[in-house]
Amino acid sequence: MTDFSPREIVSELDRFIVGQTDAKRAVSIALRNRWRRQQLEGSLREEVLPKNILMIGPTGVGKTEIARRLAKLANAPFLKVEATKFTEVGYVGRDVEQIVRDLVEVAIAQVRERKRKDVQARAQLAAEERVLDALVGANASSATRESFRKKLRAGELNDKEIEIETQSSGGGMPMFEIPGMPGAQMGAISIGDIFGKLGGRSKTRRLTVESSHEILINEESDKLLDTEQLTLEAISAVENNGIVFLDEIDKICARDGRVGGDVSREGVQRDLLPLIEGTTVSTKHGAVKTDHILFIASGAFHVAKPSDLLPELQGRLPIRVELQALTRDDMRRILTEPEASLIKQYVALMQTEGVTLDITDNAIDALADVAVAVNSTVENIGARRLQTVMERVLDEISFTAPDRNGETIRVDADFVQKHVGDLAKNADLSRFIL
Ligand SMILES: Nc1ncnc2c1ncn2[C@@H]1O[C@H](COP(=O)(O)OP(=O)(O)OP(=O)(O)O)[C@@H](O)[C@H]1O
Repeated sequence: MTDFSPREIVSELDRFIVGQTDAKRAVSIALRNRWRRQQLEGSLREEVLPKNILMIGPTGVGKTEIARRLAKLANAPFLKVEATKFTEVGYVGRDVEQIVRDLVEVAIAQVRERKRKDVQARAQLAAEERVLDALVGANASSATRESFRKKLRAGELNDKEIEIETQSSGGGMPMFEIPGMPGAQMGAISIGDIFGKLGGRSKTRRLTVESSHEILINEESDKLLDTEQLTLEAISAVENNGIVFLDEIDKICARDGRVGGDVSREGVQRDLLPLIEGTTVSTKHGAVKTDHILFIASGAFHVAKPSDLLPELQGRLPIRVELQALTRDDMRRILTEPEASLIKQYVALMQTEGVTLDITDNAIDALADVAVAVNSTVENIGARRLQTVMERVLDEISFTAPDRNGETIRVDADFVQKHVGDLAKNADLSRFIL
């Protein structure tokens, strides 16, 4: 949970996402409201429900990115699901509860990662003992052991091979789901757990000292972690902090009921409703209340309109924000401004080969122009177009970079034109390539 003010949250999001101020504002208020709720005492705290958000806007303009960055900022368990997934053949009503189960798994991984850091020092020592056991045997004299310890710490034994016994993670029993009985896979997992506990899941591996390091530290930290406490914390994180991003919600608007083998779209909305209104879902880690999970639904709403959603669902998504289609200037900014912008990524990647990319301002103009042109002639896929265009422009450099160590390559408007200009003008060709 972060105690950033809405203004601070927006400016954090500004580091990664260009424009879309309304959406940033809406999510920042939603996040702050969670913090406010946590400050409340007693029964009032239970009464305050999140104001879920409906993001409306074309594809590739930053909807998912805003939600994802928000979750990262808040250290919140986050899950993105396509609503249309539940209309596919083979899905039945209760499957939507899988969303919550998956979110719990995300939270457990997150909490484990955080807690591993707390026990890292102790885990490090325990891991060292295991490496020493493998190197000199458990019965070696303490003098030998200490001399090896010294060498180990100095990194002199990094390349030496050792044999260690590791727990194979999760492998054991395959998970399966019984058609028509979504909850049934839980049984399979617990059988797997039981077999796991009976032993027989560890295996001996041959590794260098260096590569065994991370595996051993993770294993030793997991031994030090209190799994029960970890699960409780993860469930609490989901219940109070969880964020679910429901993409393509417009595609489950009721139009024609049952199509082929699809579960009716309205049916999916009805299934989703209890989750959003607040229900208790049983997971293999325990019951999870969904009342305070924040749902951010999103869709382009080209054909269906938000008013085509079930009235109850509309009521549960009270905050509406529209995201704008990206202009040429936005494209330009997306290429350069965000902290890990595409340009910065490519420059850094080429640097690893000893090649310096000098991308001029007019090259960036040209890239933005091409992206806008192809978006308008072929299909508007928003900022995602920049990736295909960039990849094409830098294709040759990417391929030959290892042979050009030490060179500085200048990429200007002419360079961009030469590599994609003709393609961009030819709609048929760009359909396949850009
Ligand atoms: N406004 C923006 N600023 C920076 N990057 C952006 C912006 N819009 C999109 N992008 C980049 O484009 C890619 C696609 O964006 P995103 O996943 O957010 O699309 P979306 O709007 O959720 O579309 P969809 O509904 O199809 O998933 C991401 O890699 C994202 O970083």
